[in-house]
Amino acid sequence: METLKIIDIQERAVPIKSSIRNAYIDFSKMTASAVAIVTDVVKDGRRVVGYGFNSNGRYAPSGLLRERFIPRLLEADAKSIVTEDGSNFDPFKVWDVLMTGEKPGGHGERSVAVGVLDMAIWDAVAKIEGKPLYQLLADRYRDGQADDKVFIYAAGGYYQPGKDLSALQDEMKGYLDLGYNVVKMKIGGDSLEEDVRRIEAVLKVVPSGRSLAVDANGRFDLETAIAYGKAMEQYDLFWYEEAGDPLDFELQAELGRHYHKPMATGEDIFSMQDARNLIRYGGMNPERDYLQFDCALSYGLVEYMRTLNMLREYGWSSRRCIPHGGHQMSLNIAAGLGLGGNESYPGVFQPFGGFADNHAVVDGYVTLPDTPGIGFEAKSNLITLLRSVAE
Ligand SMILES: O=C([O-])CC(=O)C(=O)O
Ligand SMILES: [Mg+2]
Repeated sequence: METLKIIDIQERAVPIKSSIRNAYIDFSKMTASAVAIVTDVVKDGRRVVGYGFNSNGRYAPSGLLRERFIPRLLEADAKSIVTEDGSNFDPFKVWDVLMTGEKPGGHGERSVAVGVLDMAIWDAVAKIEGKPLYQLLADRYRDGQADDKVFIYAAGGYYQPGKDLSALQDEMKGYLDLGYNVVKMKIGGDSLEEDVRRIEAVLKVVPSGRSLAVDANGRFDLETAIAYGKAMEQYDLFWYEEAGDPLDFELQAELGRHYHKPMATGEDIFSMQDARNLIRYGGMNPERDYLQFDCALSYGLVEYMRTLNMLREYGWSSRRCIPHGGHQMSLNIAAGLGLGGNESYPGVFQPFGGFADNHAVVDGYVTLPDTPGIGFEAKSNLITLLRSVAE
């Protein structure tokens, strides 16, 4: 059999800018890298192209991709990146090629560049097998048993010019009308008093505190994190997210001694090693808390599987993972590997946010299409953009 080959890789930085603001940044200049890995495989009369992109929050890593990671993959010997029998690409071998010459630690934003290419490789691998990625993952790692639906929550509630309490309430009511049971809003971008007013306004329009998560985007020092925790404990919220700096594990652990309700963090932790430090030193509770590692920012699914293995060793269930990023890649991982759910951005970060067309949210859950690959072809605004990158 002829060894299958990558014949081209294209990258483009795409704007996903908007007027929204969290406690740390505004999104007026936000971009994402979209990549297309063009293979020499033809399936059903169409060339197999794998697509990938990074989640919001980190800018397009175009320089890293163009100067280091794409050339490394294009220069690799074809046999070094395929399975034993040569019938498909091997994402683990691709990962080793990408990371050749890279020292451990630091991580920086190379983890984003690798995450983008890893997504595109998994898309191609599942297309070549002719299966949706969630089914491929379930077949390989879970005796074929994929979840038939995934819990998702609606993330929004940003600070925005001219947005008053009633606009915030209308936004949240809109998410409930779309079929979501849990919504998320930003905190930490205003005073504690004003944020309490915002939270109480939202609590008037959602069924209970368990229907609302809040996200501080790492803004608080310990004292402020505890003050917010004390003010919010009575609401019994779904979770209190990223209170302090994502790498300040002692802050997280100390906060857990004052705030006794569910907490979440991990979207800005970019490697298995850093995730392990959170688990070792962050005082997170495996019965109560949630982990939000996002493969598209943190070396891809190959690394995410290492993180899931690490979690198992430390007594954490994969069901405690609800990734950040609101993209179809993590949705496939959630269904295929049995995570607890996934983020969703019904209103922001288009066209990357959101899932397949014609798969409405029902009672807080969404189903996945049976399109081969990650399912981008079933999301019309996204596939239009991705195809334009390949051309
Ligand atoms: O505002 C952001 O950077 C996005 C975010 O934290 C989230 O979706 O949890
Ligand atoms: Mg967040």
